[in-house]
Amino acid sequence: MAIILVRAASPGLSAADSISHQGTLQCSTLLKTKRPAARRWMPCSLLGLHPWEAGRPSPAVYSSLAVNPAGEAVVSSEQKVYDVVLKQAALLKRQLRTPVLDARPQDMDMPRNGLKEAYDRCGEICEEYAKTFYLGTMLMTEERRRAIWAIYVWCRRTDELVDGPNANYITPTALDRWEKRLEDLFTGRPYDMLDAALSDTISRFPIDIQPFRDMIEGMRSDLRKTRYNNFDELYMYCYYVAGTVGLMSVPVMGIAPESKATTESVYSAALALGIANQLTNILRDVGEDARRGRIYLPQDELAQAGLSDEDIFKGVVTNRWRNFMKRQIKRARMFFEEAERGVTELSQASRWPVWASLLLYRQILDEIEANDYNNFTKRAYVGKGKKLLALPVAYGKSLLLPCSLRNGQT
Ligand SMILES: CC(C)=CCC/C(C)=C/CC/C(C)=C/CC/C(C)=C/[C@@H]1[C@@H](COP(=O)(O)OP(=O)(O)O)[C@]1(C)CC/C=C(\C)CC/C=C(\C)CCC=C(C)C
Ligand SMILES: [Mn+2]
Repeated sequence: MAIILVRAASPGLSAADSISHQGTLQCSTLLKTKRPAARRWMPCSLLGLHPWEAGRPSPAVYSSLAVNPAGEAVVSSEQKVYDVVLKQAALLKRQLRTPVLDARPQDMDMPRNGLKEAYDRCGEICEEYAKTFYLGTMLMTEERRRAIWAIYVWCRRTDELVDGPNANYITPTALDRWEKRLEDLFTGRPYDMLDAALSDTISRFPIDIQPFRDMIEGMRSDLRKTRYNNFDELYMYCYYVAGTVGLMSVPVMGIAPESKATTESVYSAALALGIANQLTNILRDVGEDARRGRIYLPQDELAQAGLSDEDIFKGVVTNRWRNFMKRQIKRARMFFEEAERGVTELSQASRWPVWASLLLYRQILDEIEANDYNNFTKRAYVGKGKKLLALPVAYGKSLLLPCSLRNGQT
């Protein structure tokens, strides 16, 4: 039975969100989930390439090496990220996590309601900061809901370090300290009750530390990088800050026992959902990000469209801008399509919330179109009515047989 020590106050959200009292939490032992050996699965989208832009190949077929203008072999971001996906899938299949860092014996108990209070606080933060995700989690089982809340809060605090009120004071050293805290909570030594909820979550689900480390790397990137030369660079950033969320979430969402999908393919779909969400987020926030001096859109694609940073700072919707945005939206939708094939492979109890989250976030793209691509001064959002309408649609989709069964693929 692992016990964890709760220590000092913590950065991130408001001071009220961190507690300074000492305390420990009782953690249950790691739950083991059994599933049949993964069988061969070719996702529908992998049966035929759907090229976009410069003909993006699907992971299973792209060459692992590309060549840069200087003729040097370079490994694409997609290949680097796919290697992470393969590792995460292998860990989940073996139900192992990377060796736990030097776990130390803990010597205190925290009242059981301390853990409940910790998770409840996570739920309040999730509800306050992300109503769409919170709505999705309300469709989950209690244990999964709490686990996603704990993951959400850690992700939000991590994002707030570079996007929040104290962002101007954050330094790479502070991010290093945040990573050290992450290692501590992964070894059952959280600093506050919000970390303690995640500590408890990783003791219940086979979640690996790597995606969390990579999200912190994404925040380091935000500290030093305000332009992206091409989609390869942007893809890596989207992996860091959002694809990682997908990888964190799969062990909690669970894969349906009847699924014939390979674990790798489900992780690829989770990654795709994160990438799709982040691309959508970037397209939604063009004006807002530009006012903070950040342009995430690939510089080479802007130039090919006859556009420049100045056009973005000017914020005038021209036909060049409309055509550029149409291609960007098309690419984001292709990542949503890739994600859709994986949602059907999740455990039944997780499909509805993930479908709901996917449909709602994707609708932001529709709203950008409805705004005539004015994402400079208009923030696209999905109204309450459309949000509620998406729920029964998501529920209907959650009843579909897993794609791997429908295609009779083995
Ligand atoms: C029900 C459900 C999908 C829950 C996931 C909730 C969760 C853990 C979200 C974490 C989000 C977060 C705060 C990440 C930190 C970095 C960041 C801000 C990422 C951007 C999110 C949107 O934030 P927001 O809209 O608040 O943007 P602003 O900060 O206001 O600009 C991102 C766009 C990334 C979000 C990524 C996901 C939600 C990926 C979820 C993927 C899965 C759950 C995998 C599902 C499995 C399969 C097989 C498809
Ligand atoms: Mn944003």
